[in-house]
Amino acid sequence: MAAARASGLVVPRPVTFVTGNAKKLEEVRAILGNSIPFQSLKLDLPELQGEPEDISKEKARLASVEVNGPVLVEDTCLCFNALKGLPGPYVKWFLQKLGHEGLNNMLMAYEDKSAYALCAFSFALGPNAEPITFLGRTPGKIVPPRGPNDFGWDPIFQPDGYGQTYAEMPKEEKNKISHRSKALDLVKSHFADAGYTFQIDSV
Ligand SMILES: O=c1nc[nH]c2c1ncn2[C@H]1C[C@H](O)[C@@H](COP(=O)(O)OP(=O)(O)OP(=O)(O)O)O1
Ligand SMILES: [Mg+2]
Repeated sequence: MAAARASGLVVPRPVTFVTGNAKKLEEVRAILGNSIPFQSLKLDLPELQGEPEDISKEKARLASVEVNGPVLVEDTCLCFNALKGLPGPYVKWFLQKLGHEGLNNMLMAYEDKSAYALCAFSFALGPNAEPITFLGRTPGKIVPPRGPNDFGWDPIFQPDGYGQTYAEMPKEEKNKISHRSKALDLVKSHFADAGYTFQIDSV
């Protein structure tokens, strides 16, 4: 009996992961391994204001025009429950201006320190294709900074069920439970179901 097989779509270009953030790229490489071959492009894309999913989709549209081929992008949010999800997609600017201490202080007036990290990956097959979005979410709480300060708000985010902050955890541990790895699991499933074949650029 024939097994159900996805009709494989052959795409004449490789997938490009577009980000201006070297640390994100490092994690995406570690999480994907050889499961989805991709190349990367360092580009700081302009970002819309609004819901994480819409920001991510718009990044994919802009990236696919730049690359003129299939692209993967992501937008990451850090959402405080006491602040109804803020700073959310704007955490980059809050972190830049206020630092870890300022982010802690924003919750000083609230007993509820719970938060979640959210990753919205978007994949577009090309400039004329509608992007598809994959969300990954890890719940936790905001704590005074602990651990190495080499990636964003990692030192102040302690995932639920763990005694360590993201920054204190070994990388492999973070990559097993992170918002990013959960979203990438969905990306991988989608690629497997669609049966894409991406051809590398010929010179
Ligand atoms: O796992 C993470 N652990 C700690 N911090 C993180 C993580 N992932 C993103 N971040 C930081 C980077 C930036 O300050 C903000 C997200 O903003 P976001 O626009 O998605 O990132 P970005 O502008 O650095 O790179 P991109 O060019 O892909 O938009 O949170
Ligand atoms: Mg950004």
